[in-house]
Parts: sequence; structure tokens; C-alpha cells
Amino acid sequence: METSGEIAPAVESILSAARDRGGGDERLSVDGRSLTAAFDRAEDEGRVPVIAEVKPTSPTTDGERTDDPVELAGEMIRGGAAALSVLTEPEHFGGSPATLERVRAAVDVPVLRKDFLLYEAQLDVVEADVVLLIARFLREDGTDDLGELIAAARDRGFQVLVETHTEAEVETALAAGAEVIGINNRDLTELAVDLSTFETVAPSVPEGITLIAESGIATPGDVTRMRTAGADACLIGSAIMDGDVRQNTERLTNL
Ligand SMILES: O=P(O)(O)OC[C@@H](O)[C@@H](O)c1c[nH]c2ccccc12
Repeated sequence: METSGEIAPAVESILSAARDRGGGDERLSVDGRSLTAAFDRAEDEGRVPVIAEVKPTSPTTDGERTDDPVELAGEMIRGGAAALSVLTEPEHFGGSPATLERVRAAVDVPVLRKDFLLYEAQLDVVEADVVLLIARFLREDGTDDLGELIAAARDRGFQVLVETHTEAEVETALAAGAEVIGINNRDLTELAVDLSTFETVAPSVPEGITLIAESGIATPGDVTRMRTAGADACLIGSAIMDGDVRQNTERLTNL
């Protein structure tokens, strides 16, 4: 088992905040919008399935975007995004559960809750269609087991995106029952992005699993590269948030 000492200091700080964050008091029951159906719809309409991410800031971004997230989400949809991702982490990403709630009420595409969820009660903070579970973090002391957390999420009606970075983590995700797997091009040790991560790890993901390329995708050429390597969809934050959100989304979905 790797120790948390190998993680970048910014990620350590994120995790320690996540450990201290409470959960909801009431068990949620969600009537979710299907992520795979949204991807199929985009494909049918000739667009690359993209999950566009409302990310006001991050430890690797300069400054903070303060526009109304609901307006940004609308621009993403008009630009052709198949689904949205909304950061709910407050301390390092400028997100909040309330933002996700408002965005989800304003759109009809599936919305992913992007956060660092470590135990079951944290699932009960806000309704979303999909929740992110990060394989790397769910084997540390004091966190729930990945398989148990996947089951707990599904019991509530959430679809689950399991984030991986290595072949070993893909194996862990598959063994835990993941059906939607993300490969994060950003490593959480140095926080550096390398698109060849997806190309290296993707072959270990079997047919039948929905596969998402995450992070560092900035140009139409990057999107093509991820698609060629087997991505069913791309998760894109910074390159969409930086500048004209609608135009950026169009450029990355209409190839
Ligand atoms: O802004 P980018 O490089 O397009 O990346 C988006 C997304 O992949 C990234 O925000 C992300 C991937 N995994 C995460 C886990 C938590 C918070 C954020 C993330």
C-alpha cells in the first residue's frame, strides 16, 4: 500500500479537509439522468461526448472565475456538452454543494459531483446523477472501502465514476464492480499532466466499460488523441473555463 506521504502537499491538504468534512443527516434517494444515454445522444448528433467541468479554481490554476456557475453551465450546454461536472469541494476548488444543486436544477443533462468523498455519509450531502470516487484515496486508513462505497452510492440511485491513474488502480476498480472508469492524466504525486497516461492505461480497461479520459485535454488534437486511444468521453475543465466557455466547448465537441 502506498502511503499518503507520497502525495503532493496540495493534495494532502485537500484530503485532510475532506476527512474533516461531515456528511448528510438523511440518506438520499436520487432519480438519476443516465450518463451513458447522454453520451449516446451526443454521438448520434455528431458531437464528441464531453463532460464540461464547472471549476472556479484549483490548486494548479491561477485566479478564480467568479461568474455565475449557472450561466457558465448554460454556455457549456449551448456549446454542446453532453454532461456537466461541478466541483463541490469548497476550500481548494471554489465549489459548493449549493452550486451543484442550482446547476442541476437549471439543466437537463447528467451532472457529476466532483469531490473527494471518503465515507458513506458524504454521499448524502447533495443530489447528483453521478458521483466521483477516486481509487487512490479509498485505501487509506479511515476511509471506506471502494467496493462498499460503490454499492452505497448505487443503493441511493447514483451512477459512479471511479477515477484511476494506473493499471493496478484499474484492476482495483474492476474488482470493486466499477462500470464507468476515468483515467486521470494528472498524477497526484507531482500534479503534472501527461496525456500518454491515458494511452498507456486504457488497454487494461475491458470492452463494455465506459471509459473517460480526464484532465489536461486542451485542444481538438488532444480530444482526437484520447478518442483514438479508446475514450468514450472526455472530461474537460480548465480549457473550457479559460475564456469564452461556449466557444471553447464547441471547439472541443465539434471535430
Ligand atoms: O481542468 P482539466 O485539466 O481539464 O481537468 C478536469 C478534471 O479532470 C480535473 O478537474 C480532475 C480530475 N480528477 C479530479 C479530482 C478532483 C478534483 C478535480 C479533478
